[in-house]
Amino acid sequence: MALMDAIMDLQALQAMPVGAAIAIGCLAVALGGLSLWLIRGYTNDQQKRGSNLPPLPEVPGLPVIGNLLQLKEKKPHMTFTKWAKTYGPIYSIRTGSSTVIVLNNNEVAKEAMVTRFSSISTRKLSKALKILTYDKCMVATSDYDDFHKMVKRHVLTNVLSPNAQKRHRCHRDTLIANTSKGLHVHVEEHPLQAVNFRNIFEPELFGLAMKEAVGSDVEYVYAEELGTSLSRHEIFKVLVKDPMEGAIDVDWRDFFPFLKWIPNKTFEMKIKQMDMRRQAVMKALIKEQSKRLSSGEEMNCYLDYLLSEAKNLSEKQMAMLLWEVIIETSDTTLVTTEWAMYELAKNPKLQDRLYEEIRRVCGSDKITEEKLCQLPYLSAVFHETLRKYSPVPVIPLRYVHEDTELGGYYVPAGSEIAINIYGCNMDEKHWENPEEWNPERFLDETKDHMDLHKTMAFGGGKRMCVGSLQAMLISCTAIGRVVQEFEWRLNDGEEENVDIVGLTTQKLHPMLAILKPRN
Ligand code: HEM
Repeated sequence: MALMDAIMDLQALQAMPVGAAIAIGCLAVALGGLSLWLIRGYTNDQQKRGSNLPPLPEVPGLPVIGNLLQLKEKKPHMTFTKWAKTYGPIYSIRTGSSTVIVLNNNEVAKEAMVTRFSSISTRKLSKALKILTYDKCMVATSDYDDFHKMVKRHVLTNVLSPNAQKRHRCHRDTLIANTSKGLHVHVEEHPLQAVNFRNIFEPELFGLAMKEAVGSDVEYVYAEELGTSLSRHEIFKVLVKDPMEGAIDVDWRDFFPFLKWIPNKTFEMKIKQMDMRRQAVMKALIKEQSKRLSSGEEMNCYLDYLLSEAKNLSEKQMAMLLWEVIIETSDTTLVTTEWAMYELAKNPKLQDRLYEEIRRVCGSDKITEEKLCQLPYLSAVFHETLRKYSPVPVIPLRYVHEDTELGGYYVPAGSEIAINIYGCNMDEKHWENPEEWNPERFLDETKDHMDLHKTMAFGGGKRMCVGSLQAMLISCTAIGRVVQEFEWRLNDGEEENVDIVGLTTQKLHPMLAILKPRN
């Protein structure tokens, strides 16, 4: 997801040193011919090796830079979806010297994620992501190898499997109770003022992430390597905000590996600084929390589990795995819940329908996770939000390591694959009026409404999201509880604020809504 967003960041191209720009300018002219020759070569090669398969449709681009300029907006998923209308559900583009094959409907996406997975199971990371993931040292960014299988088992056993989620239930209940309390305090103190839902929900999600990962929601930590203490807010910035921004930073050399001899010090310094600060804070947290654990304090957390069950991991690997839980818990669930509340506040009739369902099932009791299976409309709200806003719009690039085929086309080894989940979820052949937010489309009585495979939002196959259960439990209970307790109406002018920003589809401007407590 990061690299494809990063592709758009032509700021990086603009921020290029003058000497490098001139060098590239000259090279561009010189390589123009070479590039055309290479494209022709690639097409011929494709036809030669996969002689009985047609060549992939190509989106026309410029010599050398290929389609980079056409992707300058930071929303590649939308450009990809637009191109699918002309070039079909599968086509190839060029980002500098790489060929990327873009998949835009469920059939080809599933083929890549399931049927042809064994040929497409490695990751292609940008320079920024290589540094920030400590070279694929995370469940989500590792290749499908023994390390991946081991660390996935760890995170499932202690944090994300249904049993592990039962053990972390008390933290989710606290999150929901505190979110509700925060909204009540706001309404009592400023009844006429719009509430910024994100300001209340985001710190609660981060608190839950910290409890799951290191055992408690730390208020501050002394980071020896930085020579300073950091408040909770600063810890959040170093562990979540900064890396989320860094992940979409682009080094122009990602697109032109043959120019890697040209230095790009500003970029490298920035990302390395980010990594250094994150490692320093993780190290400090691990030290502090390990002391509490060894003094006999009971903490059901991933750190405790890794210290006793994963002794073969280095200190840095352990820090990365703990950090992974923190960053993954803190972002996508917020994105989904905030967009759901935006749509409900915008559509009073649909909000009323949800409220009536909750009232019928829960009566005057507060909604709990046990009730979710009796609330099909709430589930439909969750799935429709995932469909329309696809929090991970493009799956992190995969790499084709042996010749294969997709959608009836020959796909040579060395290609990169971008699975455009947003495109799949906006496919007019699959979804009627896809631009419309309409939970009713998921209310088919004959289908299991807890089924998490309804949209492509969590990916599919062997790399499907392992955090989907946690995301669903938190997001659905939070939406249910805040609708049960308040009537939501969008603040004036808010309807137009639909821009997104970042690696995931985070709302650019936090949602502002006026709340009226229900009886
Ligand atoms: C609405 C919320 C979420 C969405 C939409 C989402 C989406 C995704 C997607 C699309 C993938 C597949 C990537 C691929 O195929 O390469 C993925 C993988 C993953 N997600 Fe999520 N995710 C969400 C929440 C979470 C949470 C809360 C966690 C953990 C706390 C999490 C942990 C992971 C991990 C570890 C993987 C990698 C699985 C693997 O590679 O085997 N996700 N997620």
